[in-house]
Amino acid sequence: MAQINPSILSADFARLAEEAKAVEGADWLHVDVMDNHFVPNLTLGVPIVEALSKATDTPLDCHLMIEDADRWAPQYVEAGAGSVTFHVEAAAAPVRLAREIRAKGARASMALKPATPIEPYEDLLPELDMLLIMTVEPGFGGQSFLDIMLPKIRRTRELISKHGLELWLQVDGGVSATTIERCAEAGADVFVAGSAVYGAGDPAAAVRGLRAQADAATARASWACDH
Ligand SMILES: O=C(CO)[C@@H](O)[C@H](O)COP(=O)(O)O
Ligand SMILES: [Fe+2]
Repeated sequence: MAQINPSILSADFARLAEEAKAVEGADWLHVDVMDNHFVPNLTLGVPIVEALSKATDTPLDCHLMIEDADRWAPQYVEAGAGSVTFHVEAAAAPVRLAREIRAKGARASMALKPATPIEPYEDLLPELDMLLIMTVEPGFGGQSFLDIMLPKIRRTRELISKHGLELWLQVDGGVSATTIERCAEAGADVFVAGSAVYGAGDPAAAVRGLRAQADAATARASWACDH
């Protein structure tokens, strides 16, 4: 079944605990950490992740858009994240970092910006629990989906199948009712949605609607047949 991860970036930051509870029923809560260096925006850090992990039963999917990921990512596991995504562009030693995240008890995930190809990282895939393909330039919510990323999603799904991996394939950026089916058909199975969830009148219903669309599209997709 498709997983839907609402992005708290599109929520009201003055009411984070309530906004987290508004999407209980979602698979994970996506938490965008930005440092104003790796991306031109600043959001939140370890203390807020720690507070959020106590405020909701939904596991936290922390997306770190920060420099020096090797140094900081392990602290997000300690703060209570169930999954920690670092950007390969910001990690000096991605294999060592993925192993450290797993050893500390979280799922290890690696993200690729739109201009970063998947092919150089094929041999790293067994070290990961999830790969995140950015479908916007990281930094802000509410941007338009880059459909030029669909071939990369397809190629990554082929690599996952070729190696027989259990790796989850996440997409993040501009995922909505109009784009989620294309992502699912291309091979994504974890979908981050910020504005499409928190911009809806009923965020929990938006999660259910997106999941139903993704499941229907996956059922039509050829990649899912050999699953
Ligand atoms: O990581 C990011 C942006 O850098 C995302 O997680 C956004 O928060 C997604 O927001 P929408 O594009 O779905 O509004
Ligand atoms: Fe994100």
